[in-house]
Amino acid sequence: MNSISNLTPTKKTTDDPQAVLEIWGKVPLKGEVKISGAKNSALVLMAGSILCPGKITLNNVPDLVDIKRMGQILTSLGVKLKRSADTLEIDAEDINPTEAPYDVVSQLRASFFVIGPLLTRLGTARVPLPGGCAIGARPVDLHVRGLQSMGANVSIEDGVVHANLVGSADRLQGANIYLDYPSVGATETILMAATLADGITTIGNAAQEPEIVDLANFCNAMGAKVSGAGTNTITIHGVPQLDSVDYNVIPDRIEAGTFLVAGAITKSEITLSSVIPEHLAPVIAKLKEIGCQVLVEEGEGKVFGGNIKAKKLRIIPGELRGTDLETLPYPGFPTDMQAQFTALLSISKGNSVISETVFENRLRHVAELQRMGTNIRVKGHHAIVQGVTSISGAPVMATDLRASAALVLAGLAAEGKTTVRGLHHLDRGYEDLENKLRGLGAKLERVIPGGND
Ligand SMILES: CC(=O)N[C@H]1[C@@H](OP(=O)(O)OP(=O)(O)OC[C@H]2O[C@@H](n3ccc(=O)[nH]c3=O)[C@H](O)[C@@H]2O)O[C@H](CO)[C@@H](O)[C@@H]1O
Ligand SMILES: C=C(OP(=O)(O)O)C(=O)O
Repeated sequence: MNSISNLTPTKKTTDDPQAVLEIWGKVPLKGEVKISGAKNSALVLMAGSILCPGKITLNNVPDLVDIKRMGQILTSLGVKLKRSADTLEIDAEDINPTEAPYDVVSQLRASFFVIGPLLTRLGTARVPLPGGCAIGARPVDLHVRGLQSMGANVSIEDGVVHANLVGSADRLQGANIYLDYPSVGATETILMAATLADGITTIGNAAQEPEIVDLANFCNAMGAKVSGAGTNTITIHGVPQLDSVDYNVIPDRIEAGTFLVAGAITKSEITLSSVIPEHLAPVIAKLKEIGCQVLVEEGEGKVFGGNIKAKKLRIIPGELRGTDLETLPYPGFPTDMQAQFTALLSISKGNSVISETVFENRLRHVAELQRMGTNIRVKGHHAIVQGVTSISGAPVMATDLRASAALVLAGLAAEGKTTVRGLHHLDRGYEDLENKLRGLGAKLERVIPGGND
C-alpha cells in the first residue's frame, strides 16, 4: 500500500490530461488560506470590458484555465491583454466583430457573455452557442429573448448566434424585460447590453447573485447608470459611452465555501482571509445547522465595489449532523456548493435530503462518492443521504468542476488514499487548490501515473 513517505511524484503538472491527484485522508488541517478573486465575476467583467473603448485594469483576477480561455476569446476579437500577477490590463479600443472561436467557446459557458457587449458597442455580434455541459442542457433562450426585446435581430445559423441592430438603428433600445427564470447569465447579458442602449431598460425577476452586483458596480465605475442590482428588479439608464476604470474583482464565494467545507469535513479549525461573509450567508447557515461554528473576524481591509471591506472567516467544526438542503437562485443555497455539501453530509450523522433544482443533471458525483463507501441514493433530482461514520479512499473520476472539489474534500476525510482523475475540471475553477490545501497541512500530490520524470 502507498504511504505518504514512499509516494514518489513523477511529474507535477497542471494541464497534462493523464495527471491524477493523490490524496491521503484523515490528516487534520490548520492555519489560514487566502481566497482568490471570483471566477464567475472575473469572467463576466472581462466580457464587460468590451463595452469600453479605453483601458480597463482588473485586479484580484484568479489564475485559472477558464480565465485563460476567456482571454483567448477576447484576443480573437482584437482585444489586447496584459497580465501581471493578479492584475489584468484589457485594451478593447480596436475590436472587430469576428466570430469567437468555436473550440474555446464550446468549453466555456461564460464565453457567450461577450454577445451583449459586442452587440451594444458594435451593432453586430456572432458567437457560437456555448457547448453542452455535463450539468444540464443550459440553453440561451433568455439571453436571446432579452436582446430581441431591445430591438436586435437574432438568429441561430449552423450553431452560431448572429445578433444585429435592425435597419438604420445605431443603438439598442431600452425595454422592459421580465425573465421567466432569474438566470445569472441572461441578467448579465441584458445588463451589459443595456448600459449603452438608447433609453431605460428594466430587468424584472433578475438574478441577485453577488456577481451581478459586482458587474453593476463595475459598469457604474465606468460611467454606466445601473441601479437595483442585488434586488429582483434592475434598472439601467443607457449612456452613449463608458470610460476606463481600475477595479477589484470580489472574492470567490464558492472557493471560500469549499474551504469552509474542508475545515468541517476534516474536523479542523481553519481561517479564510479575503472573503465577504454576506456572500456566504446561505452556506454559513447550513454549516451552522450541520454543527459548525463560523466566526467573522476583521480582515486586511481590501476594499471591493460598493465599498465592501474584506474580512476573515474562521470555522470551528463540531459534531456533524445531517440536514436537508435545496439549491436555489441567490440568496438561496448555491448550486455551485451542492456537490461539496453532498460530500460533507455523507459523513454527517443521520439522514439528509439534497434537492438540486437549478440544473437537471448535477448529481453525477454521487456515483463516485459511493465508491468511497458513502450511502447515497439518487431519486430524480434528489440525493438521499444516510450518514456513515467513515469512508475509504478509492480511485474516482471528476465529472464537472464542483464534483471534482467534492471528491477532493471526500478524499481529505477518507481512510487511506483517494486518486482523483479528470483534473481538467478542477483546473477550470480553483486557483492553486493543491498548494493552498498543502499550506493547511493536507497531504496530496498531483502525479502522472507511471511517469518517470
Ligand atoms: C460563468 C457563470 O457565471 N456560471 C454560473 C452561472 O451560470 P449560468 O449563467 O449559465 O446559469 P443560469 O442562472 O443562467 O442558469 C440557471 C438555470 O436557468 C436555465 N437557463 C438559463 C439561461 C437561459 O437562457 N435559459 C435557461 O433555461 C439553465 O439551463 C439553468 O437550469 O450561474 C449558475 C447558477 O448560479 C452557476 O452554477 C454557474 O457557476
Ligand atoms: C458551473 C460552473 O461554471 P460554468 O457556468 O462556467 O460551467 C461553476 O462554476 O460551478
